[in-house]
Amino acid sequence: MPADCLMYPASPLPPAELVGRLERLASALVSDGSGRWAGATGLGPIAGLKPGQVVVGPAFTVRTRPGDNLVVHKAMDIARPGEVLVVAAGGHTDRALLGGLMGQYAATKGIVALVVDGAVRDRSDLDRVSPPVFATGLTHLGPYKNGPGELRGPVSVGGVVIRDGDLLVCDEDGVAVIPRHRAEEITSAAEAKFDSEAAERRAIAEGTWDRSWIDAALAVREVS
Ligand SMILES: O=C([O-])CC(=O)C(=O)O
Ligand SMILES: [Mg+2]
Repeated sequence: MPADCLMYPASPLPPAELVGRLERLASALVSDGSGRWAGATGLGPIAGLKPGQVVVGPAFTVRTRPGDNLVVHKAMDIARPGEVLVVAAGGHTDRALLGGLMGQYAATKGIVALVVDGAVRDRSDLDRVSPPVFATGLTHLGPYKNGPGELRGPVSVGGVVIRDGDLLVCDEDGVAVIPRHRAEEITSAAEAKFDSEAAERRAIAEGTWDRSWIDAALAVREVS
């Protein structure tokens, strides 16, 4: 008997202009712009990310049984160009959920990144042919393909809830998540942080960076 797979409606795609603004930023700025707790922790770039590259796109959420990638295959078949495939698998790293073949296929579908709360394999192939991959680990052990799973429902990845259509900002520091309904507000705050950091960099170079707040916040007591 076929395995169960619930599928919720696809979310509207974000305006290209918003995606472009976020691509000029970084996951750390987005994190700061949303109160420093927007990140999916424990996921790092594993393959395919170029130095300095920032990948942005709306989440296509996938929930799968740990160690099984049947619904991940289904998601790749129906993903829309520009989406980031987000695979929630409970952070288990005992079996890889995708590898080089699936990475190559994802690239042909226009998927811009693969975010896996679990392990992947075929790292060198992924590096060559896949959109950037963010995951919690690597293992040579391959997945089962039995299901079940869920598509476009809410998922928990690295300690945060990600809903289908939320915006992900993925770079060398990891994966930041912007809830869809707060996209404009958080993007503007991240842009403001970009500008204030530029001013701070100038001050550092000129030797005028304000350090007074440290002694105001700290009582140093010398001991011998
Ligand atoms: O066998 C699988 O499903 C995963 C894999 O290694 C690949 O995509 O190359
Ligand atoms: Mg493989």
